[in-house]
Amino acid sequence: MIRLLGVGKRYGDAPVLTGVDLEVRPGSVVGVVGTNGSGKSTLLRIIAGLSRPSSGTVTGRPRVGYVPDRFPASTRMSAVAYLRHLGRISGTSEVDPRALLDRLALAGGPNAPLRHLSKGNAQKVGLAQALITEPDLLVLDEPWSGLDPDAHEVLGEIIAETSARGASVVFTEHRDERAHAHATEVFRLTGGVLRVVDRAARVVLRGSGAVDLPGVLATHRDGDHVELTVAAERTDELLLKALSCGWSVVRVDTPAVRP
Ligand SMILES: Nc1ncnc2c1ncn2[C@@H]1O[C@H](COP(=O)(O)OP(=O)(O)OP(=O)(O)O)[C@@H](O)[C@H]1O
Repeated sequence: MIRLLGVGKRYGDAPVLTGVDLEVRPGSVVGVVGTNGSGKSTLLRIIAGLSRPSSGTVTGRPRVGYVPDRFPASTRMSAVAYLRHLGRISGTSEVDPRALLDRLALAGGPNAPLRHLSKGNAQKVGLAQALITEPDLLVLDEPWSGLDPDAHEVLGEIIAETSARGASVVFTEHRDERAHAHATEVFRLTGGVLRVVDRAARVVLRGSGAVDLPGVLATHRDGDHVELTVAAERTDELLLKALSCGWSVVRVDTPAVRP
């Protein structure tokens, strides 16, 4: 559907992406995690066809629905009029914009002028404008940011439905746990390249208090023991932090290295 090979991007002399290889297959949901400034938005703009790579190739021309990290809702048009307009010009006006906005529970209703919307409500319209075109590839830049918990749930459903109809999703996210909850494949963008994050280690700790440790994908408590599923490449970081926070390490099971 879309394939990136050796994609690099520099702004002036500063390289942001140095050699990204990625194949997004139909029905897949790709999560990209990474620290601030690691280049996630840059990568998504290239995937969405809004920015050209400085090197490497991008093949495939899916119909893209793109939600930027901050949707610029600056028009005087109402949300519903704006979406109808987009549906008409993209030739996909069979999607009902009112139903979409109702599902996302847009505060102020579908007739609210876009430029009066709060950040979260503008994000909802941003999501709706990407869906109205029935994209083959949905590109979402930190889509959970700014949304209320009900909208979080709807967003999860929308991602699953998009994948179920054979389209693909690429999203960025800061929290590993959330990325793993929604993606079929998770990658970390680091040093300008993507690395697969699909292996998990199991760590059992003894102690009490909140588990505020890096790389945790899932937590299970049993008395004073807590069993953690941890992104394998972050196990050392987690153990160091756990010990410094007063936890005792009971057991560590690291995944077998695949050939
Ligand atoms: N148009 C631009 N011109 C110059 N530098 C840019 C431009 N866009 C992004 N950058 C720089 O590229 C780097 C990567 O930015 P990008 O927004 O892609 O990172 P990110 O991983 O999405 O960050 P965050 O998690 O904070 O959203 C940053 O150093 C940023 O300052």
